[in-house]
Amino acid sequence: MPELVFFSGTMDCGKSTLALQIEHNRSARGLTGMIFTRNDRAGEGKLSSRLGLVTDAVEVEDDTDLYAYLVDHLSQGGRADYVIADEAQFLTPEQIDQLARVVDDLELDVYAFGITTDFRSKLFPGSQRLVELADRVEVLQVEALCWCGARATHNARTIGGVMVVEGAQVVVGDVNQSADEVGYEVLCRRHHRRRMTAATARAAALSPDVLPVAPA
Ligand SMILES: Nc1ncnc2c1ncn2[C@@H]1O[C@H](COP(=O)(O)OP(=O)(O)O)[C@@H](O)[C@H]1O
Ligand SMILES: Cc1cn([C@H]2C[C@H](O)[C@@H](COP(=O)(O)O)O2)c(=O)[nH]c1=O
Repeated sequence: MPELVFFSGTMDCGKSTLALQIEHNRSARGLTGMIFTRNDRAGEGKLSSRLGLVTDAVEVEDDTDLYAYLVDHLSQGGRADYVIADEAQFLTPEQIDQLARVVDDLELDVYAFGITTDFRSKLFPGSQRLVELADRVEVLQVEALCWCGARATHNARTIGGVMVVEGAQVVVGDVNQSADEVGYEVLCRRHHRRRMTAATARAAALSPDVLPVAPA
């Protein structure tokens, strides 16, 4: 049975790499994938991984109907044996419904990859719909780590290494940005709640103890 699978995880945990591996393994066996993406850091119409691999993809816009796009493609003699959707958190809930219809009506496997929550630890609308509709939600096995060594479960947005909690939900960016740039850092829940990034933890460790000393 074809499936809608949501591969989720934090930023930088290998989602795009896995998408490219799935594409590679299937195309090596003569299958043809339809690859969708939105707002990849490598630019429009690209699916890229930090390992340096990149492939062409169809750039999805707000008004793209993914089901209609595939029906058009197939009816014009194009081929699609499976579908990959990277950066799926940026898809609209309607587009996730269209992907579910691709599975059910066109009988194609759909592999969607994305982060579940934003920098405020709120669900992206597209990811919420994927959790609601997917046949399976798979958490990636290669865990990204918080600076403290614990498994990273949350995405922080940073400016100059300091975590921010205000701003637009969508700001394309990367981890390990240099100071003053808007960037991202993956953290465990404890340090996300305390807004402690690697930079602020380092600064706190270097500063003198300012806590009042309780009388004996
Ligand atoms: N120089 C490197 N050597 C080995 N692995 C790397 C290197 N740079 C990145 N990676 C791996 O690539 C992962 C990020 O892959 P990517 O597919 O870009 O992540 P995602 O799509 O989840 O943001 C990192 O978690 C790490 O495992
Ligand atoms: C947390 C968060 C992330 N983003 C953006 C930043 C990146 O461009 C992508 C995630 O890409 P990755 O391949 O998973 O690293 O999402 C955002 O727009 N808003 C956020 O809150």
